[in-house]
Amino acid sequence: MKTLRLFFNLSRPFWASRAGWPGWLLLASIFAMGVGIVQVNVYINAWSKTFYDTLATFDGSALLDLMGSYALAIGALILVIVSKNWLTKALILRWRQHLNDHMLDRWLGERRYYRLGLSGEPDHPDQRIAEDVHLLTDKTVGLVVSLFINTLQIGAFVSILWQLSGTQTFTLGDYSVTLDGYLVWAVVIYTLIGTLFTHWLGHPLHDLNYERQRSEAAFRTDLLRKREHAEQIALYSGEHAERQSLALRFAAIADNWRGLMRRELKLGTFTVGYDRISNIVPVFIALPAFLAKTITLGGLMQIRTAFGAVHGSLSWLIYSYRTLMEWSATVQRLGQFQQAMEGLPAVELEHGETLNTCGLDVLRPNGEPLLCGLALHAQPGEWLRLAGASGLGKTTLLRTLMGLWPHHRGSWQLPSGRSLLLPQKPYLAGGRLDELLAYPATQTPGGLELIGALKDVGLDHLADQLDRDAEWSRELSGGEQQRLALARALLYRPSTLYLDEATNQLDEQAACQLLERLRMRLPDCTLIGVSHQPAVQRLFERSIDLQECGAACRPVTLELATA
Ligand SMILES: Nc1ncnc2c1ncn2[C@@H]1O[C@H](COP(=O)(O)OP(=O)(O)OP(=O)(O)O)[C@@H](O)[C@H]1O
Repeated sequence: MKTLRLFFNLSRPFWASRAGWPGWLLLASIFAMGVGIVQVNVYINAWSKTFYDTLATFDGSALLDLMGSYALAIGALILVIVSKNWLTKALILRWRQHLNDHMLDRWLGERRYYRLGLSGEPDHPDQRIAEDVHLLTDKTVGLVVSLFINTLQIGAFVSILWQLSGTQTFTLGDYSVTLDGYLVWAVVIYTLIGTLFTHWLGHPLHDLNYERQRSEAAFRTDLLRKREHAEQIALYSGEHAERQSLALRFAAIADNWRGLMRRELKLGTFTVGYDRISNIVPVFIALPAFLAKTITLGGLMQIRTAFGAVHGSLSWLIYSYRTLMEWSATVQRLGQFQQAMEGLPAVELEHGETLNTCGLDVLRPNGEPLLCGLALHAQPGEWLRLAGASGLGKTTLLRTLMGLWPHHRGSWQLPSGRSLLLPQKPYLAGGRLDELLAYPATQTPGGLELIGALKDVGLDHLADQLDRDAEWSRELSGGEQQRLALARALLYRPSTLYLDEATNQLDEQAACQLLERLRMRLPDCTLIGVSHQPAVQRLFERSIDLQECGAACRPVTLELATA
């Protein structure tokens, strides 16, 4: 029930929207192909009776005609199956595209990608978006289409099987029972027993599949992290420690795989045997009627195919069990992700003339207070420095003002317009230098503006490399990266700029020159900064020591223990 509820929540955005109409159309066409497949199967079933009866009469020319009509039927079957598969793939792509967009909009909207990470849940959003969205759409469409065709097939072949069964009387000692459609009852009971056994043997597959997706994602993320921090690892010569952590991650995958193997062995032993026996069971059941000469060889063969068709369709659950377990694990992972995103409260930042905080408390994630009753005020264009001991909460306060840190009480107001925070280590994705400079704007400014910004921050030597695609975070020194981040601020022109030790890799003289240039280029920008560089500190018009103003909830002193 819970899985179905999660599934409906995940499906609604596509199937209940205007974008879903082409999807419904595709689904209807796939169902129409399904009807075609069942009709050809019914035809082949009737054909098999005629064929085997003609075989018994050794009528060569009639057999040749029958083979011709069989070839036509198979040709039609190929056509409808291929069209159904093509339409199915088109539907999967359409739904996946929509769900992918929906998930990305949600995840990137209101900075959920960051805020979700703060609460530590749910794990591996990358895997949920990249893989689970694909699995969900692919498996759902596959299961729904096969369920539809199998249901049709049951409807078509049950009536054939019922007619073929006729009325039979069974005697057991003194008792005798007369049954209509005994073959139908036999196939229902036979399949029901098979289904119950399958569920009993296979239900642990749900948890194993959930864990498989999680452990595979953990291994992949760990590998990616090594690549991202390759230089730091190389500097530490940390290969052995890294190898060990990867070995542990892979051991979890192998453990889970062994669990899956054991479970699938049990399930497979049953389903493979059950599948094989099912081919011959209808012949055994109808044998007394054949021996009593109440049915012909053709009739026996027709019973076998009709019984096989009804049994095959009724066994949909048995043969789809593994897929269903993978599907339910996928629904659970994606559904949890969607719920977690929807559960985050909306971020509404208040904007006004000036920057003000009123009785603002900043808390740790566990609710413990970090800064209490903070009352800050900054005029438009004012430069305000936040001071205080390391670990006091300066960075966390900046995150709070930006609307990133959810653990706070009280209110604040920001100057209207855009805000930008430059941390110590700028984010430089790989790509063209001009796009990197324009970040976070998506429109790249003209070449002259970009070159002007590069000159302002002393990166003139990069002016002829604007269109070069490279791993800039590896090529540029720490100081150059900080210069590039300041160039970004010049181009982005925020009305509030937060600098969190954003020049600490530059010498003080260069840092001061750059900040002076920033003040000249962005005279109306309110700047809230944290810096441990004395020369830089002097550039600020006002400093607030968070400890001295009584905002620190508890004094922070980090002392080295005496030897
Ligand atoms: N994501 C987080 N989860 C839990 N605790 C956190 C998180 N981020 C920061 N903290 C804690 O909040 C406290 C304040 O950290 P913060 O980085 O704001 O200090 P700071 O004053 O900027 O220090 P520094 O001057 O050394 O950069 C620290 O004890 C830190 O461990």
